[in-house]
Amino acid sequence: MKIQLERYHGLGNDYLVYDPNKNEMELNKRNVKALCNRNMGLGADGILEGPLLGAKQMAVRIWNPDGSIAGKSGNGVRIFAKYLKDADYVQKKNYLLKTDGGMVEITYLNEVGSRLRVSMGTLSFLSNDIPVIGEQREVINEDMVFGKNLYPATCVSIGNPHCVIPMKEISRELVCKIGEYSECARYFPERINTEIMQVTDSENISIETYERGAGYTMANGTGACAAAGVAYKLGLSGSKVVVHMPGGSLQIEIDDNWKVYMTGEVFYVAAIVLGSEFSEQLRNL
Ligand SMILES: N[C@@H](CCC[C@H](N)C(=O)O)C(=O)O
Repeated sequence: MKIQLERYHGLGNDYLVYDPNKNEMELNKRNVKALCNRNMGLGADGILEGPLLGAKQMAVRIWNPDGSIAGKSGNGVRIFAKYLKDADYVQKKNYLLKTDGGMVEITYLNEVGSRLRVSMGTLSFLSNDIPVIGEQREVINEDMVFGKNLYPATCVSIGNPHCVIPMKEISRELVCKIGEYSECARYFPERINTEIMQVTDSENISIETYERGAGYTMANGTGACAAAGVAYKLGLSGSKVVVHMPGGSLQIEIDDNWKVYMTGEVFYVAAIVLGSEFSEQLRNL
């Protein structure tokens, strides 16, 4: 039986959708890594497996390209919601979608489902929720050493873990230099996503991101929520900001209870049918 995946991207953060209802191969750490390999596979920042049916709500499993499972992905859930519409799984304009990092609420803002608003869940700065080692506390502006340098880090969970570092200037080179050490630093038992953040004014911030299990990416939806939350918590911005990333921007709003709403676009790229030899290789992994 042929294996077919759909390629989408959200602001250059590219995902493959693998629908288990239409394909018989079971995904595992090894075949996910092989599919996401940019030289020897299709290449992607992750795989969205679903819809996983049966439960009350539809569910999606989010794979990182290193074969680990991520709790949540902001670009991932927008992309997956677009797929659910494209493949006629949903007709409603508004519904709940389950991720391993908690429930999100999807709202389509246009007919084709390419512009979406998502209620992403609630931000927590508590060390046990993120997690960060040490006594229970909010992890705000703590000195952390990544490589040989000290950084003021604020950490937060939105269903997946983030470490946000405010800076005067940000760049791809800098986030890669930090991310190489921060991702697996001893502070973070479940590893971490790293964002360096530049605040332009109370309504605009920019981030560069180094993702857990993926490395440098052009945009990160949960990273945008995390950075907006940190900027607001530290009094550097208001509760409603545009988060600018190399791949494009997202609008983020935070309510009085730290619930986060994300609005942005996604784009359908292609349906891909795998060659028989590559399919065979994957089945044997
Ligand atoms: N691209 C994402 C985040 C994906 C998950 C992340 N790598 C993790 O392991 O937590 C996004 O758009 O949020």
